[in-house]
Amino acid sequence: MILPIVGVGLGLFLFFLYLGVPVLPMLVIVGIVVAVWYFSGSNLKAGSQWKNGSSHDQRNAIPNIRFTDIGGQTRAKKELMEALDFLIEQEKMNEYGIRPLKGILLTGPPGTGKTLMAKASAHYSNAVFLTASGSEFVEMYVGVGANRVRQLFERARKTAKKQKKNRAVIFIDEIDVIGAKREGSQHKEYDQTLNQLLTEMDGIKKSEIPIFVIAATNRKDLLDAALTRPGRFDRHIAVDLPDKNGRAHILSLHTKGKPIHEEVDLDKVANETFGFSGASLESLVNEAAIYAMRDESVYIESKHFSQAVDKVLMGEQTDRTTTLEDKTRVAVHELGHALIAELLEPNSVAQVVLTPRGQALGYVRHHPKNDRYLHTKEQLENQIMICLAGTAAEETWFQNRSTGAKNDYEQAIRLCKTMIETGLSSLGIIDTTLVVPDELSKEIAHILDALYQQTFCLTKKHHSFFADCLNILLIEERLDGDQFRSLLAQELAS
Ligand SMILES: Nc1ncnc2c1ncn2[C@@H]1O[C@H](COP(=O)(O)OP(=O)(O)OP(=O)(O)O)[C@@H](O)[C@H]1O
Ligand SMILES: [Zn+2]
Repeated sequence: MILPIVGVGLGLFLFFLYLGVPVLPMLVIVGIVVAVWYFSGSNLKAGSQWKNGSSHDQRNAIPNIRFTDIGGQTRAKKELMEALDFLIEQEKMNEYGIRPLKGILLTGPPGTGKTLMAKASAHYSNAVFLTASGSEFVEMYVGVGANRVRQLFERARKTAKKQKKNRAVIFIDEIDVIGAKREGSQHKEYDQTLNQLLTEMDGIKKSEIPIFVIAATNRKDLLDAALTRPGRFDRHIAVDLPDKNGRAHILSLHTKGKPIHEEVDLDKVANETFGFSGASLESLVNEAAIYAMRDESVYIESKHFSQAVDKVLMGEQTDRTTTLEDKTRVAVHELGHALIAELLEPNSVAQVVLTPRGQALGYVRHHPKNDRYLHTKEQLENQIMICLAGTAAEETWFQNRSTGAKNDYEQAIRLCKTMIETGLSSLGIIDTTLVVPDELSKEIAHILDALYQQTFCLTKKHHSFFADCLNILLIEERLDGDQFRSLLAQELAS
């Protein structure tokens, strides 16, 4: 990149010298010309991926990702394939006079497979694939972003012709960077870039190479209406976090070809990973394989998956050493959470762990029986009691509390707010924006006090149970859900 700049600068310098222009103005002119040329877009580093050359050809090749390589997302894949069928069967659409689809917007949290979907779309429709990110169009210099958009579409047409394909898919990730709503007098540059994108999309039907634009965002709420109105990105497909079946499917795809032990139950792993995205599941399988390698184990076993879930959820194990006193307190606190969880929601405890990980000194891992999207008042109250149970156990065992329950309280307060906002508190159905903060905090305190009393009574009743578990937990640093349940069954029978 630097050689052509020096070449151009030197050439201009000699040319002006020949014309007899004085040295100082000449240097200024040469500087400006070189700067404009450098930033004009056609020679930009970020833009170079759309220029000719082997690396870009590689990038524009038809991706080797199929819809069958994407786990879960059944509805999103179906909707996308239907839209692509429109693109493929253009003649049929013309017969019916159907307006061609130009753009699809994929929305959803990070790591759910939006990029994979775009790649699979190009494969499915046998189209060349070009990719760009919204942030690549943002430049300090007005006009550069718009120029890059123009080049991107031009490149798509040229590449399709060169590779003898009759269509192209352009994927623009982070579309919200250029397509966000304008407020006040925001930078003109963004407007020019967005306008250029809309102009190119409007011009798609005239071009002999159909171009299908797929954009992705995690923030659909930010997008300008100009972008989402009919004729632009008028099909919106939600690519959400996978449900349990989706997670099991993604796990099965990512474990293919890996030495998984036959006792590993991927359905169980799927059950324990509520809220994981496809990307976290991919990372989970990778971490499990690393644990197996560290153990010099021939197979990746259940325990490696278990350790990997902990790592993805809680962070890397830390070397923090704790005093026996602190360790005992953490053990009692976690046993409190586990006891109340198991009493209120049987079979929900997956593990009680006493190894420091991330910020936590110990933790209880729960597994939801089913993915839950709606909650009753009773379920929310149970959750709050489980949060408060750590403190209740400390009060029962040590007759005092520690500072270790900050996160528990934050979570309990969040749950109280949910109860209030959803009309499940004693305030009834209310508009929370109209309630004075004092009244809200009184209601939160009221819910917490009542539920704390109930939790405390339960932990006190099973006082002796802590002693049984403590001995094992302090030595083994880990109590499996089934082991915990059998100890609890003995306690309840006595
Ligand atoms: N549904 C899925 N099936 C299989 N693998 C998946 C799935 N979703 C995500 N992954 C894994 O996660 C990685 C990242 O996914 P991808 O880049 O498609 O997510 P994204 O939604 O585009 O994320 P972002 O919004 O952060 O750009 C993939 O390369 C793949 O390994
Ligand atoms: Zn706690």
